Amino acid sequence: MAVKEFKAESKRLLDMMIHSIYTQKEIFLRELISNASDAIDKIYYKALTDENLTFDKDSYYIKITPDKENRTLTVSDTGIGMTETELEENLGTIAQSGSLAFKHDNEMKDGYDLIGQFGVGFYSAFMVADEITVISKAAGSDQAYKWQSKGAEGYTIEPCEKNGNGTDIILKLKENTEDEDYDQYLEEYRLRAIVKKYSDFIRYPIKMDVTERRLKEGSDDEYEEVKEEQTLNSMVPIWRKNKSELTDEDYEQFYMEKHYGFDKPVKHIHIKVDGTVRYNAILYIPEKIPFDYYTPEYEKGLELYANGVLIMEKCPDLLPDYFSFVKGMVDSEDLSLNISREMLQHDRQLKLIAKNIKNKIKRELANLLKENREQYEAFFKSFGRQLKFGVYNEFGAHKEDLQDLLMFYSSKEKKLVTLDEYVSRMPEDQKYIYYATGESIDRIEKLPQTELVLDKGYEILYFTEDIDEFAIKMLMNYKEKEFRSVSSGDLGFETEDKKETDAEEKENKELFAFMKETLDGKVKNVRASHRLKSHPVCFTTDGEVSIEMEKVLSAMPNGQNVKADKVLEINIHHDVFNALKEAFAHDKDKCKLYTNLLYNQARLIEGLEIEDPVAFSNDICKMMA
Ligand SMILES: Nc1ncnc2c1ncn2[C@@H]1O[C@H](COP(=O)(O)OP(=O)(O)OP(=O)(O)O)[C@@H](O)[C@H]1O
Repeated sequence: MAVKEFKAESKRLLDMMIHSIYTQKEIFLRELISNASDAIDKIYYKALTDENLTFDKDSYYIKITPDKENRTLTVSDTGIGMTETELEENLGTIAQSGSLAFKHDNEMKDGYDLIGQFGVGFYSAFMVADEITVISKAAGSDQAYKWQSKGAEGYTIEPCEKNGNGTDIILKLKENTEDEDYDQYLEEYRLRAIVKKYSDFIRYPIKMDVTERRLKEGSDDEYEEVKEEQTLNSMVPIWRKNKSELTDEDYEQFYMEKHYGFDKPVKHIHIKVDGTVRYNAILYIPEKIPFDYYTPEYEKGLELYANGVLIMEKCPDLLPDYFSFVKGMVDSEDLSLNISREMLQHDRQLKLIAKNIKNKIKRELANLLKENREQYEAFFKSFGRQLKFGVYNEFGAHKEDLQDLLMFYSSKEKKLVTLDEYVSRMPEDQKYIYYATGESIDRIEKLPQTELVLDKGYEILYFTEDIDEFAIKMLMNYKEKEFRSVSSGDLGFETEDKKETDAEEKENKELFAFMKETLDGKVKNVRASHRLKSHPVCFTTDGEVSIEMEKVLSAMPNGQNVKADKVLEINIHHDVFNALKEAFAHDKDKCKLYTNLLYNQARLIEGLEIEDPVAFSNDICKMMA
């Protein structure tokens, strides 16, 4: 059976291409500049093998010329140019890429890869232009040709005059509409911004005549406008340079120029990988939190370049959420771009790069912690919270990666310590890693529950952030040592007066039962405390939910009504206990009053609200009167 060829409705195809591939019109300039750069690269490659050609770098450049009067924008290059046939083949056939063919025909040197590959970028200019004229003279040819098209209707080619080799692409810009301002592509500042954004690292100079206002010579108040040719792009991508050539200042300068942040980064990481996937990256660990960092508006991601051309301003897939503070860029020749270059086709390479980057950041942070504690702490104060979220999120999937980067305030050292430091100095008889939660270090220090653990000589980690306890619950243990709250029912050691406390509890069983009944479901239990030394009363909790967690959960929008199982602990060595016993024996109402007062005291100590402040204040008055 005869195989029939597919037919394409080329007008419709072109129309679809122009209107549906790109989300941003401004990228037309990126595409034309990339073509111009490819055209110069081709001369460079030809010169490597053709003795008649020399490549004198200074004569190769790209020039952008806006002409407001005629509403034209011209992108010229001094590259290889196109013959009549090439104009016909490359610009007359959609998806015909002369650059891709060139790549196949010539052995390309690594790192100097041509940009074009799909054979469609040129047509993006029809997004902003009604008519495109291409005047081109191929290297080694005496005759120039003019290709002209108004889009879907077709094109014409005729001989014309042109000085020197290369190509001029002249766009007759569309008239402005209500929704679109095409005049912007005639404004110098706008053109400069687009070049900087996408094409800053094109290897050849991109020039433009820029108007500057200057003092007239000999005058000190009269100004004049002067046109001066300027190079708009930086050309040499810092990431392609050798690390040994670069100073800290160079990296900091790049950070500033790229507007990654306004602070001075704590650290830069320069990665050059030439393995299964080839890429260069420069990453920064900022010192200060961007103002919107902990808001939903903050977008994580790294700039993604393919061959020095910007593809994506913030590629989120390159960074895990817990390293979302990292800034910087990645440049790779190996990305599978889709034809708009706005997305990646499939992400095997990207996944590999992301994994590499994640491991590198982790290692570098660990090094910083080891080598420059002060700087690490400054970083951790800003972004430690994000690392803790990382431990907690995705059901703890990343906890192994992050646990050694965590720090908490230590009761012993009076500064931030790592879990490893804590565990390595644990006395042999210490079973658990102890922590106490509260709003501030000050407040935790005054918590009655910490007394006993501190008395034992054990170190306590202070958890002052909402996320701390949630993260630790996800971590469960560190180096086989379980975490244990100082408020937990079982602290993992026997107290000296345990016998006495147990005996008292037995003896006063009815008193405790009475108190529990008085509190009417507000506490799960009332018991004699093993842990209180000087304070009369405190809360501890049975079960998984701590009081701090209850606070966090109830403060959430559409507040979750999760309650901690509170236990009211009474210090049997405190005078208050005698007063309670006395009241229980002779005046039950008084015993109720004392119970309510003690319960509310425990709430205050924990930073919980008094449920009924009026009743509380009446109770105090009753006691005084
Ligand atoms: N300024 C130029 N100088 C010389 N040749 C050019 C120029 N602009 C375009 N061409 C030729 O026209 C072809 C088609 O260009 P087009 O931009 O449509 O696609 P491409 O650059 O090959 O691929 P991509 O769609 O990936 O950008 C190019 O491959 C190149 O051969």
